[in-house]
Amino acid sequence: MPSPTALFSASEIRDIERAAQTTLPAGTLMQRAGEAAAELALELIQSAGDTANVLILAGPGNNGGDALEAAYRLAQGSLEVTIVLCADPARQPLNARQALLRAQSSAACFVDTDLRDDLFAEKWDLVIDGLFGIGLTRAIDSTVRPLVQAVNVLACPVLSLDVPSGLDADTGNIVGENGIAIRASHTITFIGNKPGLHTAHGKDYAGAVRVASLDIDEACFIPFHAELNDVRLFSSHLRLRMHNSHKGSYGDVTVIGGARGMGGAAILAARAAAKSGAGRVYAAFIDDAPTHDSLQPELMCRNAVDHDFASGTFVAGPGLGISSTARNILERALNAQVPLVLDADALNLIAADTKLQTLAARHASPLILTPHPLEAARLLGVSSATIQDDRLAAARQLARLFNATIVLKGSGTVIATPGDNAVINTTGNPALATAGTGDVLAGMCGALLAQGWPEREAAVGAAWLHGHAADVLVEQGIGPTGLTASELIPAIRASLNQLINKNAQHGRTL
Ligand SMILES: NC(=O)C1=CN([C@@H]2O[C@H](COP(=O)(O)OP(=O)(O)OC[C@H]3O[C@@H](n4cnc5c(N)ncnc54)[C@H](O)[C@@H]3O)[C@@H](O)[C@H]2O)[C@@H](O)CC1
Ligand SMILES: [K+]
Repeated sequence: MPSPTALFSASEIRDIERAAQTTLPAGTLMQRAGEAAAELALELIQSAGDTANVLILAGPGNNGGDALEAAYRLAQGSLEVTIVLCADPARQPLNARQALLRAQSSAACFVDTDLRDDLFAEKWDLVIDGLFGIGLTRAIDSTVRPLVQAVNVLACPVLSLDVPSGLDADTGNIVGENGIAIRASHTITFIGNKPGLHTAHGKDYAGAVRVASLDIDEACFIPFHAELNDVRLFSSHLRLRMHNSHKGSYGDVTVIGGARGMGGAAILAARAAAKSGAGRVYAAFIDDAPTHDSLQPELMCRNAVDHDFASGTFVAGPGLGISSTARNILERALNAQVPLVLDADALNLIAADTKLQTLAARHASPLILTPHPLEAARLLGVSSATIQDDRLAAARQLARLFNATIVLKGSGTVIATPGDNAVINTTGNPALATAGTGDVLAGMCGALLAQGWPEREAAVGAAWLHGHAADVLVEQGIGPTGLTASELIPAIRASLNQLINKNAQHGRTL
């Protein structure tokens, strides 16, 4: 079995399936998929008792076959199983046809799709969605659309098989123009996990995701090129501090930004850097610098033009603006051989200036770019819709272009580094959709780089901790509505210390 965090594209899943099928009797994988789905279904209807009402939607392909296998198993007991078959049996793939015959031989009841109104007047305890899986190639059409619409307003749990029907397993987008997809509360996905369940619309449509590897022989799995974020990816850098250390041991971070009217962005990034463990933090302002930050007097506030760019770690962008002063200061930072995080207007300035693009691409020290989709779009000269169409591909393209680690923000933040697996972040929630949270993330990346974390681990660790802090706050009722970026910062500090302490218990103290 591959790592549970490994992500596979639909075409990779098909390769694995082909390899597995050569050694297995026909229909084995479908039967195992149906069995795994039925097992999860029983867990989901536990509270409804032995006579729960289960509605199963089966489509024309093998996804429908999985649903029919699940139906066959669920109908063995006292459950009321109702099947809506959206397929012409004469055109079903062979294994799905076999599954249909088995379901027909069971106690499950088949109803006509035309009975839709009656169907949804019933009280269902669970709906199983086996309409389409990774084989959907065009928008769900008008024959099935009303069924999807009806399911999407039901209050009961909805279990999607492999992928919510209508969702692209690779990208997390809805398939086709004006397409529609099932909004599941749970998804059981087969063989391996899939990126589209975790980024773009994935989290909203897939709900809680479980992977059923279908007992496929390990040798059939091919190397994966993307994975879910996990503490394991950065835990070797979660080290206890040496007693004999000092502020110089944890690095200097300078935030460059805070043009007139946007001073708060630089302050947020600088505070986040300080509370993520940087030894010393400077806030270098493009226009007039305040004498100090009265809530965080440890920050050293000064004018950027007077700052020394020769050493330390730099975070350029929060509230930077796009003035010529900002551009020239950014050029100085890009020319300095220092670890650098680029965010917000630093990215906008680079997108509009080929000289800055070349300097960024040639930057020899660690470089992290933290664009949101619109900034990524400007950097690549495309629309933000194009970025969102395939977030993994966009992040990888930017990583190659700038030879840097990219943190493409949004639902399911994607972190891409040249020559390494792309990572989709698993933590975070819509509380983060508010001003200033990006500044906080950039400051964290700077602080981790300053403490000696390599750029990929710094980016992956910062994304995880940032999201986790927001998750903890939401659990405490501080958000999602109205959570502010400032509130995230102490929660990030708490999460980081907890992780370090937990990791130290596992023996990694130095
Ligand atoms: N790939 C695998 O390893 C395994 C696949 N299994 C299941 O098989 C699925 C893939 O099966 P398929 O390749 O048959 O594909 P799907 O079952 O996802 O759907 C393809 C079928 O839908 C039709 N179709 C495509 N777009 C349509 C549209 N917009 N409107 C109406 N019909 C449309 C196609 O003509 C085809 O008949 C997986 O998602 C998974 O659920 C499982 O049986 C276990 C093993
Ligand atoms: K499905």
